Amino acid sequence: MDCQETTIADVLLFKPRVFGDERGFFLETFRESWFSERGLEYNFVQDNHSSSSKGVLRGLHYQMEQTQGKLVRVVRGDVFDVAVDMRRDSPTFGKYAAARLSEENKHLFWVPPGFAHGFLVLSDMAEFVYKCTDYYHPESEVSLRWDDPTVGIDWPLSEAGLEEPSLSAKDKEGFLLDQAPSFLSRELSGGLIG
Ligand SMILES: Cc1cn([C@H]2C[C@H](O)[C@@H](COP(=O)(O)OP(=O)(O)O[C@H]3O[C@H](C)C(=O)[C@H](O)[C@H]3O)O2)c(=O)[nH]c1=O
Repeated sequence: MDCQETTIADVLLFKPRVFGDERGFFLETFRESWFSERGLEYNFVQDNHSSSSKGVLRGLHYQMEQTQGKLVRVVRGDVFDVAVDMRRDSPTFGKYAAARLSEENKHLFWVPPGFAHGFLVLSDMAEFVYKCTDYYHPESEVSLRWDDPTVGIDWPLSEAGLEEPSLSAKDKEGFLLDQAPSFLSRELSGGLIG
């Protein structure tokens, strides 16, 4: 497995070795040692699986309590995946790292706790599976707006022939980084935003 750093420290891209033969393919999709050999100790407690059609954008979500680290990958289709640094004390606060994840490249994107996460579906449909380091906590989940000008994510909408993404009602109501001082006033354990 090859591990690549990204534009943001702590956000990693794992490129597992894929073994192809006449039957098909095999790859390892998780090893605890991918983390422990980098001094990262996480306990993955929940796996998720979602399916979305072309143009759907899920996110950008994060939980202000029980902040989740997510190891994400695509098993069908093709998505543009984004992690936004929401850690107030981070030099890359408000910055984002992105990765193209697909059934083709089989890459995994590590989104640490303290990051907002979301993805845009570029294929006709995409199935998205991921491991989380804490449980779902809807009471503290918030949405950062996908088009927040302060973050300035360059979503490949035109590549998918899209003007706008398709958003859930919750995501349409997302907050903007510079209009949410109340959100950003509470420190979470570990200096995370909240
Ligand atoms: C996330 C989640 C959702 N749900 C239920 C709650 C709703 O009734 C339904 C759909 O939830 P939601 O619209 O929040 O699903 P997504 O928009 O895919 O949310 C996810 O989107 C981005 C990409 C993320 O990184 C998060 O994992 C998560 O926020 O599933 C659960 O029961 N457990 C869960 O862990």
